[in-house]
Amino acid sequence: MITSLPQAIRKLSPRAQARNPVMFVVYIGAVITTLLAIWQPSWFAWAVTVWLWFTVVFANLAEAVAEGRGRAQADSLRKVKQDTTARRLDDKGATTEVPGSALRIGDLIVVEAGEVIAGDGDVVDGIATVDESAITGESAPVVRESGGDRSAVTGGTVVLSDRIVVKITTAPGETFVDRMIALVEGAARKKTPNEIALDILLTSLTIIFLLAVVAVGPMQQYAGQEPDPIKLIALLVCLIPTTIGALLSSIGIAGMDRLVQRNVLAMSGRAVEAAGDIDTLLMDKTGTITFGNRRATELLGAAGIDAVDLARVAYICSLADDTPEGRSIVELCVGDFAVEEIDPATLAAARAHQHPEYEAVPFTAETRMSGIDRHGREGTVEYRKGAADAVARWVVAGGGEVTASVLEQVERVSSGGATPLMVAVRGSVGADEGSVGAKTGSVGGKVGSVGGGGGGGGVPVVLGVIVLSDVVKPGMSERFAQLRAMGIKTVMVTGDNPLTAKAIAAEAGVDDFVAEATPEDKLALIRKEQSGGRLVAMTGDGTNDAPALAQADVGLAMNTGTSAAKEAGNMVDLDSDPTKLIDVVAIGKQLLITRGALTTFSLANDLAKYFAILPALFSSIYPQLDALNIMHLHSAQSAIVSAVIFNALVIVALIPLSLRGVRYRPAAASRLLGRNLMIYGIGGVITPFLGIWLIDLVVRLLPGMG
Ligand SMILES: Nc1ncnc2c1ncn2[C@@H]1O[C@H](COP(=O)(O)OP(=O)(O)OP(=O)(O)O)[C@@H](O)[C@H]1O
Ligand SMILES: [K+]
Ligand SMILES: [Mg+2]
Repeated sequence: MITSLPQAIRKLSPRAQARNPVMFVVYIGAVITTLLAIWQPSWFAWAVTVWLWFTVVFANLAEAVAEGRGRAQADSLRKVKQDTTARRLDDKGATTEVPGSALRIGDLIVVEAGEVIAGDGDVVDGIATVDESAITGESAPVVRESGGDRSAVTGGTVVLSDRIVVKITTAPGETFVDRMIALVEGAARKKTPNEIALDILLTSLTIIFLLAVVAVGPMQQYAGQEPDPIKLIALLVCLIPTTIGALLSSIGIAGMDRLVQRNVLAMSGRAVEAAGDIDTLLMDKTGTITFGNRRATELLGAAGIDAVDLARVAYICSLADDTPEGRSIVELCVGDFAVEEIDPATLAAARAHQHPEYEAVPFTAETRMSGIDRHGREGTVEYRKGAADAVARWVVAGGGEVTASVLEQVERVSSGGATPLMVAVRGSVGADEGSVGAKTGSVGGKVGSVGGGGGGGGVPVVLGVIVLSDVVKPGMSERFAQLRAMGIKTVMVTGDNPLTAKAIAAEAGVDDFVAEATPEDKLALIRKEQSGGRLVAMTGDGTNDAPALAQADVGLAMNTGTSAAKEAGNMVDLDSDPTKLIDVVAIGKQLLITRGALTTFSLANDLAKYFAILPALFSSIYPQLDALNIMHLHSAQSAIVSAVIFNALVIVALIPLSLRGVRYRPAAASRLLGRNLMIYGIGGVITPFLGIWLIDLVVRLLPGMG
């Protein structure tokens, strides 16, 4: 607190004060009593004046201490922000060195092992391990790769191995680290709707008390006593809700800060508050509940087709597929099934969508398929792989059929929690179609005989299933059980098939799941929940999760995800742990509870101050009022000074609580409310009686206290 004092004094400017109506009244009161004390000095006048200024400074101190906690962190982040040079890639493939600050959105930069990534962006080519410890504090390197949901990189982090091409997605000055700095410093802080509502309530109370105190003067005059403006100002300050007025902003800052300590960046205080009231949590599967490095592990040929034949087709399906899944299929086919690769020039051209023969059909979350259209001499052959239901629909639409044995394979793979990709081909794969054609000749023969297709078109044929495996992150079910105890329903929403979804849902211990969901479905599901008056949190990592993340009341994006997801959400978890929402919810609840508790305390305090000050003001006129002086305070002056001192000290005493927060344990909301009303309501009534009585014992020894 001592180190934050200079900052607290600096906040004494009228402009800074005017932002807080309750404390502004105290500030104006202090200015007036100062002038009065200079004009007609007395021990009493100066005692009140000095303590009014203390009150203002203590309120500033609360905010300064809260902000100070983020400042050290901001300093270390600034070191990450040092300007680095970048190697910008032009259309011809040449690189030029430019300062990081000259990078624009859309620029491509090359980063190799040992180099610092100069700006935020998405990996568009290559795979690398990256040291993100400067931002996350986690020393283990992370994998960042193009094509999938682990593509976002953050400026200031260091590439440890390999080479990546990064497409810049944010302008200099608006990067993730810039936003983090603004956030931890509290510079980006705006009042939340809840805070504004409470502010309005406090301001109304202040106005009511102001009118009441203004009315006291004439009442005294009527009774034949000259009103003392200093006493009236002291009365006003004691009655208005200074405690909560002083601590309100530090409670909010501390909440954000607690999230930062847990490696969660909340872009708005509103999201933190919403987290405290969440009813439903939606999560995607891959990369959120599972690790997300889904890899091809097995090939299951359909009846009459052996795995090697399937591998040749799976290879062609995937040669231009830049997703991690696609690359892992190529690796499996080449590594385990010795499929011969096509020549690098053809490969590069196909991937760049520039080869006349191999036309890439990229994966989309809508079609849930990908593949190649191969334009040969005998017409076009369509190679497809994808979610079993999507490919099956494609096959049936083309007049083909999906045999029961393939469906059985799909079911078996799914029930085990893995993802089956069905592989199918339409069109004749002749032996005379060049090198790859020759390799797939044997399959072609079967396709030809089964499908009977010659030339372009023909009937699609299913060749088998690729098994994609992924692993559920450890400890999920315990954490979801905790969420259940907090009264939050967890729902997994995935683009994967219902059987895989069911298996993973059971393993992870979520309450419910929705499978085969498109991005629109995810968005619609959130809207539906919200229309029922429920607050919804969503965690996700993919570009296909972005609309849902934006719509959710709390959108927690995984740091490993794509830039689109991180942009869309209102929180980012640097540890990419979806169960972090438990902490986020607890912090949100704690914030709301703390604010409620201190408001209760602040208002309950008033009662004791009435008993201290009103007799002091009127007992010389109405001696009967002395019966109210139940604390047996020494004199009118000492009673007033003691009340003002108590009013100021209680702010300081509560700063630690406002920063730490009232403890939150999962329990029914009504029980919590009842308990807190007891503690802070009754405590708020009793404490000032004791406090003022004790302070008066000392104050009565001061000069000028009658
Ligand atoms: N490269 C790919 N080529 C073809 N099909 C794919 C590819 N990647 C995924 N799929 C299929 O598309 C489905 C949907 O994938 P997507 O990544 O969009 O899922 P999602 O909606 O993000 O859900 P989750 O991340 O929870 O799995 C996958 O379950 C899989 O069957
Ligand atoms: K007060
Ligand atoms: Mg996903």
